[in-house]
Amino acid sequence: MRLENILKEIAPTNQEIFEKAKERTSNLIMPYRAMGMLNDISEKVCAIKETLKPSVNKRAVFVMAGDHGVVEEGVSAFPQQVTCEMIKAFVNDIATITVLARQNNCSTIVADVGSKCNISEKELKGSNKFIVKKVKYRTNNFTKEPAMTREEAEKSIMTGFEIASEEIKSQKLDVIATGDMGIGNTTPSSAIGAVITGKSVEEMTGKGTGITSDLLQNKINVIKTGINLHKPNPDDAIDILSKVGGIEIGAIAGVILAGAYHKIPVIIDGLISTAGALIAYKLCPTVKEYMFAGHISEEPGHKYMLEYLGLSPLLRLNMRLGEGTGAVLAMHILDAAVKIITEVATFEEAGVSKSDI
Ligand SMILES: Cc1cc2ncn([C@H]3O[C@H](COP(=O)(O)O)[C@@H](O)[C@H]3O)c2cc1C
Ligand SMILES: O=C(O)c1cccnc1
Repeated sequence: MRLENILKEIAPTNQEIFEKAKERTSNLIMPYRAMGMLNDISEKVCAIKETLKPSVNKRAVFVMAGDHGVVEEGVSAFPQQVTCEMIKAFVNDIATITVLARQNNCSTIVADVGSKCNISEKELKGSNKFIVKKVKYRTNNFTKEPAMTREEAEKSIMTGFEIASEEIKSQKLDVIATGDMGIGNTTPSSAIGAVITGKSVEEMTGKGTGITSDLLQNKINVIKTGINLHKPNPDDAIDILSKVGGIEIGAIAGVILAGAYHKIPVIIDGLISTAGALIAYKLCPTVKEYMFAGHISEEPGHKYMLEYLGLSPLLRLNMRLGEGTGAVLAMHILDAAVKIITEVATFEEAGVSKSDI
C-alpha cells in the first residue's frame, strides 16, 4: 500500500452516531452532562466505532524504538545503549509501560524500527511481542546532515502503519495506544513541535531525562542549529520528519494513521508520541477525530502541541516518562466513559423526573 492511498481512505467519523450519542449522554440520569469530559469522550468513541455500544476491551500499546545521531551533541542525561537495554526490559515485562499495560488488560507490542541494537526477534523471546523492522540503524546527527532521507522518513511512517494494521486485524483490537523508546528523542520531538506550532525553540524544549540547566541551553542551541541548517518546510510533514525527526516518531505517526484507517480510537502519550501525532495530523487533519491525548507531560512543549491539535489531555499526573505510560493509564478513563454511556439509564428508561427549569 502507498502512503497517499492510505491518506485518501481515512474518513471522517460518523456524525449521525455522534449526534445520537450526544442525545443519550444529555439524557442520562444525572444533572445535564454532569460527567463532563467523560460524556464528550464517550460520544467521540461512539462516532469513531459507529455504534452506541462500543467495545474497548481489546487493546494494545505500540512501543516504537529508535536511536538518534544527535545524542553526540550531549542532549540527553543517559547513554545511548539504554535504548537497547530498555527494549529487553519491555519484552521481559519489567518496565513501567509493560506493568501498567498488564494491569490494564492491554498487550504490549515492542517494535525496533530504528535502534542501534542488533537484537533479532528469535534472540529476544519474552512475555511481550517483539518485532524488528529496521528502517535504519539510528538517524544521522541533524546538526550536520538531515536525520534521514525523504524515502526513509516515508518508510518509517509506512512501517508503523503496517505493524499496527497487522495487529489491529489479527488481534481484532478495539483501541490502541502509542509509545516510544529512544534516548535523545525529546530533541527531535521539540524540533518538530517548534517547526509545526511556530512556538520558539526555547518554549518547546525541556530537560527530557533530566539534564542540567547548562545542558538545556546546549539542547536549545542544537535544535536551533538543525532547524536553521535544513530549514524544514512547516507545511511538509515528510520534509520535517526527514530533516529533524526520528524513525520511531515517524513510526508513531504511522500507528496513528492505522488507527484512523481501521476506525478505532488512538490514545497518544507524551511529547514524543505527540510529535508523531503532529506529523500524522499534517499529513491528514482528519486523524484528529480518532485521537485522544492520554495525558499532559511535564515537558513544557507538550502543552503547545496539544493546543495546536486542539486536544484536551485526559490526565495530568506530572509524568515525564514516555513509553506509552500516560496513554495506557488513560484507558481507565476511556473504559469509564464507555461504561457510562452504555450502562447508565436515561430519564425515560428509569422513570426519573427531569429538571423543572
Ligand atoms: C531508563 C529510561 C527509561 C525510559 N523510558 C522512556 N524514556 C524516555 O526518555 C528518553 C527521552 O529523553 P531524552 O531526550 O532526555 O533522552 C526516551 O527514551 C523516552 O522514551 C526513558 C529514559 C530512560 C533513561
Ligand atoms: O513527555 C514524554 O513523553 C517524555 C518526557 C521526557 C522524557 N521522555 C518522555
